[in-house]
Amino acid sequence: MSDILEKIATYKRTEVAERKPAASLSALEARITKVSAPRGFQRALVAHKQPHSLSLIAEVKKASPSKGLIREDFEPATLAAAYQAGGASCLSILTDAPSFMGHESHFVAARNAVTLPCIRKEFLVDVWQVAESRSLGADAILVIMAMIDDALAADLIAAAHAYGMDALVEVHDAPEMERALKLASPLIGINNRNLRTFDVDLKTTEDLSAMVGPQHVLVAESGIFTPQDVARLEKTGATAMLVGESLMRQGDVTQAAKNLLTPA
Ligand SMILES: O=P(O)(O)OC[C@@H](O)[C@@H](O)c1c[nH]c2ccccc12
Repeated sequence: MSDILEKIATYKRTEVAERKPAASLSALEARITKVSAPRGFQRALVAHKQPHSLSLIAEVKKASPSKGLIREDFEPATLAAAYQAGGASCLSILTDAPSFMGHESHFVAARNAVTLPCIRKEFLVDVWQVAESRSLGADAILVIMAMIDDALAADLIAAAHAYGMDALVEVHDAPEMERALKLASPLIGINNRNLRTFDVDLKTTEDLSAMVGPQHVLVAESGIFTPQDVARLEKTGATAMLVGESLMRQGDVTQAAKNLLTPA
């Protein structure tokens, strides 16, 4: 595991251990009955795919370990509504505080401001977090293969599916892709960011996409800035793209999303 993932996994386990006593599984399940049903994350991505473009998962992200503070004026509900107006098919909202300045309240505020399906962008190291995610209203969860073993990945996916959520299984190299393809989720994300060097290279999606058949739904993640980037990724057979920084750095994120979605 890379140093950064090691560090995140360690504090995440501590966080979960501290939170669990305050919210038992039955307490979470009681909350789950009060949130609206899962909105069909994968379904929206597939339904909105246009011939010369990719469906957009627009990310609500204030900061990151590699870039520091990305956006000063940060109101999750306002950004979420602006992304929806700009044509996003789904949203991704960071809830990790130590590395991304995220928060659970950002997720809840963003999802309540839109009708789009929303993925909770969080580092999952315990199945309990899947119930927690659904109790916040999550429509999908992220399963990061670089951080966990196959058994935990399978458990997270099974729990997500049991709650009617989708699981985006994230890989960034060929061994992780091989592991991911044995799991029960059809939704695979290829992260163009190298988690050791933080370098981004769209070639990662081009290379790894060749391992994926038509029974999977592919999402290209990270480092996507221009309609030319989108055109390049569309050729890999990807259905969707996950974009954060390039949108968050622009004042008008509605226009930014529209520009990115306009074929080159
Ligand atoms: O800001 P970018 O380069 O457009 O990337 C978005 C998204 O892919 C990135 O935030 C991300 C991909 N996988 C993650 C896992 C955890 C936290 C963040 C991420």
